[in-house]
Amino acid sequence: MSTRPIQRALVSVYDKTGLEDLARALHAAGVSLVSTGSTARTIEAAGVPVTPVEEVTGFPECLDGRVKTLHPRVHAGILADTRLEAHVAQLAELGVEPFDLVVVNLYPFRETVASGATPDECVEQIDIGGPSMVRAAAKNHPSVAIVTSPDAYGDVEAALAAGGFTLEQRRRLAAQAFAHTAAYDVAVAEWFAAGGAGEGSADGDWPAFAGTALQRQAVLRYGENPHQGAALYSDGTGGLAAAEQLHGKEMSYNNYVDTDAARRAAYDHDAPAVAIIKHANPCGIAVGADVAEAHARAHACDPVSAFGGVIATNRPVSVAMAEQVAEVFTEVVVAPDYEPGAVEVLQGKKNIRILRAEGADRATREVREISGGALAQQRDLVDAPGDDVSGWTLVAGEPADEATLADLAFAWTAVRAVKSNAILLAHGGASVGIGMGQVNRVDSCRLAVERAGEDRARGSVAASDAFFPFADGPQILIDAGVRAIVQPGGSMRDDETIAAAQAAGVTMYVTGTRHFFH
Ligand SMILES: NC(=O)c1ncn([C@@H]2O[C@H](COP(=O)(O)O)[C@@H](O)[C@H]2O)c1NC=O
Repeated sequence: MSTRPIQRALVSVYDKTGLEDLARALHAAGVSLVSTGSTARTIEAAGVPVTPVEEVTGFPECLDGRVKTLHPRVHAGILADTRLEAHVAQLAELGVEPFDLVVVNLYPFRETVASGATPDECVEQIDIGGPSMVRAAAKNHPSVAIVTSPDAYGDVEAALAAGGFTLEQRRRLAAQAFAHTAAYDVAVAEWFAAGGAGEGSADGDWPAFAGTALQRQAVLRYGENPHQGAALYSDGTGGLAAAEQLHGKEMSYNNYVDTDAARRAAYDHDAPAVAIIKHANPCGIAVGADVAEAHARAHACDPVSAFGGVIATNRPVSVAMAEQVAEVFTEVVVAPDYEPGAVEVLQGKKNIRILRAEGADRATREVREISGGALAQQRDLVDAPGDDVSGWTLVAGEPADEATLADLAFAWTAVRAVKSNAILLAHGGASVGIGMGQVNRVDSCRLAVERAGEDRARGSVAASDAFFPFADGPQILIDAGVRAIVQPGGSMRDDETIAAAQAAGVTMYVTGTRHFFH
């Protein structure tokens, strides 16, 4: 595809990274430069000739920089469609020279807000002239190339060597430019809607406008099923979407869903913890003195289901843990890091995907799409009221001893990661039987007991993510030999449930908080 030569460039950048080299490269290629205030000064200091924008507009930069490039002599030069004779003729009549390249990056609005600046300071960092030039150049991509990030300066140099950008390249740059200004406007609009400027329409945590600016990270081979297309997007805040893959086949859609669930489960615990996930549900969660111990105990919960599982830990993977994992067919391992030698051990398994992803996701808001819109809620963080054992109420049996209380606390934390209706049996800081995703609680109790087996159910403790509507569920746990139960309480028939525990001499605590997870 043919290139369009670059003869004249408009450069106006807040972030001056790489500016001097870019200016030198443009000058060396015979490009004449027009530039704003401090951008022009930086270019000049680098020894490159530059025309101040005031010389083009015949108007001084004014109002503390609020007006610099907002002038027809600038915008006509950007917006003229040089494919049209009429536009070229009008420019000549008006004495306006066209631009072939616009290099702009915007005032750091998001960073200014994050710095805790005053509303006035934030407002001052809303770039007006910059987005106008970016949008104009992007619209006129048949004639103009638009560059919005120092990351793309290498592409400019390559284009100079090639005689200019091709139309396809200018189209791609235009798409990036519109994505850039769209994300910028989302940040500004959200800030206003949240009351950042001092008189927004915020209603508690819920601003009147919520925007999302997502960048595609990857096109995935397929979605939940092979006939569904799929892609991965990132909102730029890190987390799993920004994980570094150290080894293995491409991540699939289901791998991401399960890995997200695994991270949620592992990071709920303070001690070294491992969660093994299948189909977004845990088949083992455990804490330990180290990750190897936690993994061995999580795996022991349900070795049959752990085959082909996704494993997350909240600490770096040790060589000892890696050796254990390598013995079992595993789809994904995700961790904040890997101790020396651990990746090498895991790499021995050709198909395992090894991910390094920064720590816990501490976003306080989560959004789920529904038909025609979205639901937003505060995240169910592990420090909800009722998560601390000191707030629990003993409603049946003897007060738990220290070890039993620790097991109950572990079970109560771990059950949050299990899809409702959730019942989790635990012993010694490890799940031993999990009943998940059933449409009634009694079936979840049955499943948890069955998965644990007679020996492990006896003497274990149980957590229920929500109250027992009837005494039938807890009775199954009691009959299986569960010695203590923690549940939110609050059912109309709490007295029947409590009476069942009381009659069996089983300790029961209520937390007052439930942890549904759908
Ligand atoms: N008002 C204007 O006409 C205007 N024109 C360009 N800017 C911005 O001014 C910045 C560069 O200014 P300087 O070259 O003075 O550092 C860029 O981030 C650019 O987006 C403007 N500033 C804000 O709106």
